[in-house]
Amino acid sequence: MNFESLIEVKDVSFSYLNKQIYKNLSLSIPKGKITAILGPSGTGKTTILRLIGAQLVPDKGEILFDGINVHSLRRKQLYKLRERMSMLFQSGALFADMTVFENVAFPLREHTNLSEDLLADVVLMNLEAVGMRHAANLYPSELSGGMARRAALARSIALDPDLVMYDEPFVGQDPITKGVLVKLISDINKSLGKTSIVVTHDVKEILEIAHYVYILAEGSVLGQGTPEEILNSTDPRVNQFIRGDFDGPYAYKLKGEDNYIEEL
Ligand SMILES: Nc1ncnc2c1ncn2[C@@H]1O[C@H](COP(=O)(O)OP(=O)(O)OP(=O)(O)O)[C@@H](O)[C@H]1O
Repeated sequence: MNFESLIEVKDVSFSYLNKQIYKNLSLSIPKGKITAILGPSGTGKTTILRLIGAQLVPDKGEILFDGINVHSLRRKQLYKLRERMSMLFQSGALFADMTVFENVAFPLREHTNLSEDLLADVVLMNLEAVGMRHAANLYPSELSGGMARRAALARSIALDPDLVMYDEPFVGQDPITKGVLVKLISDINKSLGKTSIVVTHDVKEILEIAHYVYILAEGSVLGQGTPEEILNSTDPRVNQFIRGDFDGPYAYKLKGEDNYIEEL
């Protein structure tokens, strides 16, 4: 695919203690598009988001965000750059003692000097974008799981970031809520032009909206392409993954198997 990239992961190797997660991994994340990152559990999908956000530092290689090496920045510059990225975790993690309005207002109060009037406009605009304007005065305990995730999404786009990273956004949601979130991610990408990275196990849902897909396994890229290319792939390992077959050319490890082997 011919695209301008917002993020370049170049030859990155990374280990947690003695456990190698990535070896010479390279990825390009297209600007203004939705990129899906798929792969077996424990393969390092969340880790790659943390490397992009510079919460983790690679052992080798570099990660460029809009041409800037994120790991070369001083703390203040990194803080500034992080305003251009947002990460939506599975948990959503709203502040329990604040209303939805105050949750969305929080990053704006922290990072901008907007007047209260303007701040209210921005908060309500973002709540409108996720269909949650009516719930502005509710507390997180009064929200359904899907509503909480939408409120968290409104908070994560409040500072108008260039990049939104979604870590397992559909986990624990019923099929209807899942459908709403899928559409929302797509709408936010289209209408606000945000580059989006979605880490997920929901292959069917994400292939409907992604522009580009990476399948990661065992520290490197197992397959990549547009959803169409992935679906028409002749690579048996890609087919096995997409179909969710346990048996095939790729040997799936069960979660905890590493520890089990270490304990033997
Ligand atoms: N802080 C940490 N210290 C040591 N090991 C870690 C740490 N965080 C993650 N790991 C290990 O690194 C590997 C990759 O973790 P990561 O969460 O990135 O995987 P994932 O592909 O997102 O998994 P899942 O699909 O299950 O969410 C896992 O084996 C995990 O146990």
